Amino acid sequence: MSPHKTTESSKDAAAEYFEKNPSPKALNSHQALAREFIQYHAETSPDRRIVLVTSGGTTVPLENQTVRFIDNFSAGTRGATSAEYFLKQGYAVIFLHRQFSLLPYSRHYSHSTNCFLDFMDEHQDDEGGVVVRKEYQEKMRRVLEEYHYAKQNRLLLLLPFVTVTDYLFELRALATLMHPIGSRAMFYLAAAVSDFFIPRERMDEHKIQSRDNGADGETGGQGSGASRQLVINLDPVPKFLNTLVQSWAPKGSMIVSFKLETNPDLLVAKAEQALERYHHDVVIGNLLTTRKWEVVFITRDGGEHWVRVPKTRRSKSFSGIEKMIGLAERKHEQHPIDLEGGTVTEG
Ligand SMILES: CC(C)(COP(=O)(O)O)[C@@H](O)C(=O)NCCC(=O)N[C@@H](CSSC[C@H](N)C(=O)O)C(=O)O
Repeated sequence: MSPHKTTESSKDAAAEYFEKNPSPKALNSHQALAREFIQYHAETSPDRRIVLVTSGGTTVPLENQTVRFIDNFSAGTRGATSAEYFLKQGYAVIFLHRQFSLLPYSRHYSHSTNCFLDFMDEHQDDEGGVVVRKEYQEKMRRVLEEYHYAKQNRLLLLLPFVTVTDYLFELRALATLMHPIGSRAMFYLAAAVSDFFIPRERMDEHKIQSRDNGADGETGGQGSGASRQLVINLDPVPKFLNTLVQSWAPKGSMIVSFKLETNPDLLVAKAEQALERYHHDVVIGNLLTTRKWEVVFITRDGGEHWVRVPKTRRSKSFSGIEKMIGLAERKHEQHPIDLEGGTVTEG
């Protein structure tokens, strides 16, 4: 199919998707926050680059009054860690993230892996204060300092999504709001976006019953009460990346998407296919099992550059791959193609 035809058909599919699905309740307030955020930086630091980082997995509800949903894998580590790196590099960050997924800074002390309560003691003086244990104070101070700096300078805007429909409406709205930024805008699409969904007209209103007990209100009669199979019929989500590149995103903006695979034999080819299909700037390919210590950059000049964390640094605590991605990104941006193959050494 010729690119032109693909573009038209994916534009039509995207337009139809937005017509048939309701926009998220929070969209207007998010647009107001983003407009104000972009305006603030345009007035106070007109040269500052603004990056939209997407992070976390989107859901596909099975019922309109959602009890069950299909989720896409993502803890939000990639997006949250990369956002911290962008902030360190002087970007302003709009962080479009799955509700309750990891966030920049607080990810270091998330409720599940590194509960902050484990680093504190009640103070032994009569004030009954609480203190951070000595061995954790230095790191926590550094994180707190960066967090406060980002907040005080209004460099980080946190906007949550839940469903794939929320995500697509938000992405379109934010990309459009970023138009005045032009080539200072960047898109870093680390969110794990659903490829399939249930169209609204085919979605059950109420919780799907697990037994055929006639309780669906339609038949009224007594069902057999036997447990039943659930057959789900999903449609493909419109390929929005094309529409983002062709119309939503500001001309000259840098667009980086991630390609997630589990089969190493498919990764590079699928990432190359995405770049050929969508004509954006870079696809960063990663495998589910090795995503924390290796990624591959697929660039428009046909380059395939692996960025790997040295084996000695692959401990659980090392979160440097995103810093190395940022370094490689910067190198590629400033001097396209000079991403020498092999490991990018950490700066
Ligand atoms: C999700 C992870 C693996 C990070 O994991 P955590 O650190 O645990 O958060 C991220 O690195 C990633 O690959 N993100 C992208 C995953 C993804 O869904 N990519 C899509 C492309 S972007 S969605 C684009 C849409 N399908 C279209 O074609 O328009 C794909 O692989 O197909």
